[in-house]
Amino acid sequence: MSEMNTNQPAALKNALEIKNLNFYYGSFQGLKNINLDIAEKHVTAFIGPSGCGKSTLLRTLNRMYDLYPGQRAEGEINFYGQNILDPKQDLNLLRSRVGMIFQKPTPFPMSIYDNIAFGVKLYESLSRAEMDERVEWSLTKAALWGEVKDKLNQSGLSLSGGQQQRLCIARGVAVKPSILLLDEPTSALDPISTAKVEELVHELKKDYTIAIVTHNMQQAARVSDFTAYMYLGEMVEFGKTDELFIKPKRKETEDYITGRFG
Ligand SMILES: Nc1ncnc2c1ncn2[C@@H]1O[C@H](COP(=O)(O)OP(=O)(O)OP(=O)(O)O)[C@@H](O)[C@H]1O
Repeated sequence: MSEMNTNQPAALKNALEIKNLNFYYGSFQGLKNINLDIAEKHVTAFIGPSGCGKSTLLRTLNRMYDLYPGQRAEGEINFYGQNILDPKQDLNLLRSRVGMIFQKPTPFPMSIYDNIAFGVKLYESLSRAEMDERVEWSLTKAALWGEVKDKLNQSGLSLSGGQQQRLCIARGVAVKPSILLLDEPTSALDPISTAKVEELVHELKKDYTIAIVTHNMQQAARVSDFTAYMYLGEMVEFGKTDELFIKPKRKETEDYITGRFG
């Protein structure tokens, strides 16, 4: 199952190159020999049935798993040539470069303004005017500025679910990372908010490299340039989204995307 179908034009630059990646939850192996390149300023989607390892793979990309004892990764994840699995990797620096947005919107219990400013202050010391500018910039990037500009002092928790998720995206963007990891970012949202977040992903890829986990195959087809189909911890097929959906190379992929899986 480890055959690779990258088909990437030579001109693409890779932000991440994953080589022989294995991941363990204690004695359970969650990822099996994953090899995958993630192209800069493109969207790469991870799809596959529940439990196949999509979130596990995403969480290795900023070493989120490091917070949990017993979880470990082996292999290489080269981020512009530097292996982030190196024990000497500075994790704060890594997480400022590789931001993550979760399935459930998780604003901090503080004002909309401070939701953004909090993360920025961890990495930069800005004047009040510069911070104001950064808050407006990131909320504009997240297509939320118009809706919140007159209530920046209100709690982030007072926003609707879809607005909260865009606030979380603004928070992620505000520290100017190079990569954004989105773990099923729309699964808790209504169709209108989902469409907004999808549009946003499309906009954000002009400046950011994006990896997105989604259960929704139409969403993967709509928003991504490359798609990886995973099953039981393995990378079954990886390729350009159009090709993978129109003409998958492997029968397992075809069965999954045509709904014949299981
Ligand atoms: N903390 C954990 N401890 C032990 N096993 C885990 C843990 N988290 C996930 N797993 C196992 O690792 C495998 C991959 O899980 P993962 O959450 O990455 O799958 P997924 O493809 O994202 O699934 P879903 O679509 O349901 O979110 C599963 O078999 C899961 O049971």
